[in-house]
Amino acid sequence: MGRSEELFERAKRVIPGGVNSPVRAFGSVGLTPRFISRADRQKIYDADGRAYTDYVGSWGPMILGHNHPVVREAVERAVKDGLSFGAATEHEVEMAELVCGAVPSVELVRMVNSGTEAVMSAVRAARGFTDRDKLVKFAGCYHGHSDAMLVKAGSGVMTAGVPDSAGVPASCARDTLTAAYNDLESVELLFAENPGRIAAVIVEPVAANMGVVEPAGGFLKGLRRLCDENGAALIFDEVITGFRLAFGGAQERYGVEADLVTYGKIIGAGMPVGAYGGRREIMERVAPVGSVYQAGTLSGNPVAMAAGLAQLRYLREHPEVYAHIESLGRRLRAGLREAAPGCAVTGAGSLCCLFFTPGPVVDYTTAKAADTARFARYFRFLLDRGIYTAPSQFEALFLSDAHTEGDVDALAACIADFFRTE
Ligand SMILES: Cc1ncc(COP(=O)(O)O)c(CN[C@@H](CN)CCC(=O)O)c1O
Repeated sequence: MGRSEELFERAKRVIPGGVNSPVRAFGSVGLTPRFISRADRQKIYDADGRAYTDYVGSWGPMILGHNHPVVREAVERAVKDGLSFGAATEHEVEMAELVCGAVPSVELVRMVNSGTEAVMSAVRAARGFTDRDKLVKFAGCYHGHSDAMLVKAGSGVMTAGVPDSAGVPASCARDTLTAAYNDLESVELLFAENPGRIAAVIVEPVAANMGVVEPAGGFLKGLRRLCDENGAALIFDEVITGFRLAFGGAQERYGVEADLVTYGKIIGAGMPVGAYGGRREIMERVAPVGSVYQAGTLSGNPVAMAAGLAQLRYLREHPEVYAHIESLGRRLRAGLREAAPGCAVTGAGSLCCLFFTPGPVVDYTTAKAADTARFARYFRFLLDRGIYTAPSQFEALFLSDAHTEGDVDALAACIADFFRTE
């Protein structure tokens, strides 16, 4: 028995499912999860010392690759001054100035500790500002695990095949209305059926939790129009796309401004950081200025801020990173289209997905048509050959600045080998 098997047996005795986040359990691919002991650049190393080229990147934060010296040295310097004070620090001011400087629509921003917390807080701010309760989300989009979001959610919820979660009161789920991604009519209908009652529409501007589904032309602009016409806030959940699709995220890439935006992952560079921000008139409703309460012991933690600031400053000063990961994404998608007959290849920038369905994949329904058993065989084939991709059809492949054209070509070649064996 290898170390991962040993550790997994021990873990299952003291942690639900042996993991601290369900997708890590490798449940849908029927394997023992690899326990990772260290990582560097585009490589991760499991507890048995095996090396893998990593296309998960901690689910998005590692846009510069693992263990980047700029980030590591910033953390090493910060910890020497203390881990947490429960008081305001200069790091938080610098982080807020950087985020507001990067995204014109963000006039005020608040740090929290996860994407879930960012979304939960942004939704509360929208409800407080509009004095409305209803919320529109899209089937297959995942916005963290707060009660209101666990309705037809993507990511691990979709992987488990249970579109909703137990433990969410019907009274709460009732206020969460679901529309179909890329289907503006489904949103128009909800507004027509709930006049004056919808506080916000929340969307992943590129959906990356049902696999990767790009917004159809006009979809995001259409949501902007519908929210303006109905007095609802448009929330972009950019926990994945923020600072990845461009330094200004999806708002810069697609030229659509949201009223509120949520961040996570990249802004923490691997440390627990989330953030929400947006229009001043909305964000000024947040305590202590306004009556929308939100707080956090470790919000704006100085060590986490140092990590995030180092990564974001590097991205701001090295735009060539975006050119590199954009080019790798195009190269990978072209390689996958050649390597994987009968599959749909999707993606945007450094996000890619290989759907085991001929496609096109445009929403939850078409994503769900994928052959997850064949996906599991594909995952195992790659893992056995030192390539670590997301252990679920309903996640994304993440590229980083540490990946090379050789890595991407090797991935496509390995996938071509898989299809030759099928
Ligand atoms: C668009 C979007 N919004 C919010 C979240 C929640 O963020 P966290 O609470 O996990 O930091 C996420 C979290 N993403 C998943 C991966 N698809 C996290 C991985 C996991 O759950 O273990 C997200 O993708």
